[in-house]
Amino acid sequence: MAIIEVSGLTKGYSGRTVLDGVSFSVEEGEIFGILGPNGAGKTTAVECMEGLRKPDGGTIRVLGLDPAGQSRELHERIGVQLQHTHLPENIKVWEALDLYASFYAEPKDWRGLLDDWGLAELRNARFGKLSGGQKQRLFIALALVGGPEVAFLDELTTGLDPQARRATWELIKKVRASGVTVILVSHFMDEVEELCDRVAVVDRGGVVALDTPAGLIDGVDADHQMRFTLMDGETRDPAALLGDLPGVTGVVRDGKRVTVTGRGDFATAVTSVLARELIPVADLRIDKRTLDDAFVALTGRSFHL
Ligand SMILES: Nc1ncnc2c1ncn2[C@@H]1O[C@H](COP(=O)(O)OP(=O)(O)OP(=O)(O)O)[C@@H](O)[C@H]1O
Repeated sequence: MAIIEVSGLTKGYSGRTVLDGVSFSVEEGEIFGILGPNGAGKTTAVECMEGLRKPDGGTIRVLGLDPAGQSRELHERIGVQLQHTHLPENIKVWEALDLYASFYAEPKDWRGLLDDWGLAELRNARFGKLSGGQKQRLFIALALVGGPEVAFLDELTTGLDPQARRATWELIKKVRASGVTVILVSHFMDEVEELCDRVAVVDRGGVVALDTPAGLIDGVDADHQMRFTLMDGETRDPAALLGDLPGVTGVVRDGKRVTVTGRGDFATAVTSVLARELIPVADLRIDKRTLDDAFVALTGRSFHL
């Protein structure tokens, strides 16, 4: 069942169009990723869904509610991740949770959230003294204190070290496992690949692709590469042996190193010929396509701007 429906969303600032007909729907219980280059309008789209910005055109329904006209009802049912700047440095962890609980008519008991998110020992710690990972745990707990059905998490792991990022990923999975639908805005391909059930790629004002991470990667129309090293004294020509196999588009030998490019299941054909011809090879590697490749193929530019 669609829990969020966005149709023909348009939004601009000072006459400059940022979103120009964005449409997608989010199913209940999924982690839905929104991916796009800097300035693509991801935050604008999310803030329209949260009722924090008013769209210029199009329709949005979140849990059946119109965020622009029914924001009060909506805020009781969604969780929005705070940005760092929104908490005073000297507020204590428990005080922040108590304060945010007071914004809801029927909040969760925040004492339980302290345990759930590993914050029990930090309950009296001041926000400014928390590590990056601890702050993120608190932000997730704050987003959940109202017992939301949908949680919006925007750039949650930016600025965290790799270990804290991975720990945060586990928390996001835990949020979904608790039955909350998650909208995740992220800059990180590995994060989106690991966490998201489906991803909308936003670029130049619109959704340029919407699929599972694997579906986006499979959709990339590009060659794979397979590399291996021949044994000393191997004189047979790999191009002659492998060049005509189904799917193979190129074979290049550079000394003992061989690179075979191809599409589809060409690697199976190559490895069977190497086995049949009794050609031992070392360091056999097939380059995996990534979401990065898909992003470049879809938007025409690299994600790491
Ligand atoms: N309140 C505002 N007034 C004017 N322009 C704005 C405003 N908010 C955002 N913009 C502009 O709209 C464009 C989209 O911004 P938005 O923050 O939605 O993009 P984003 O995809 O979330 O970007 P990032 O990945 O950098 O966070 C940007 O060019 C930004 O400068």
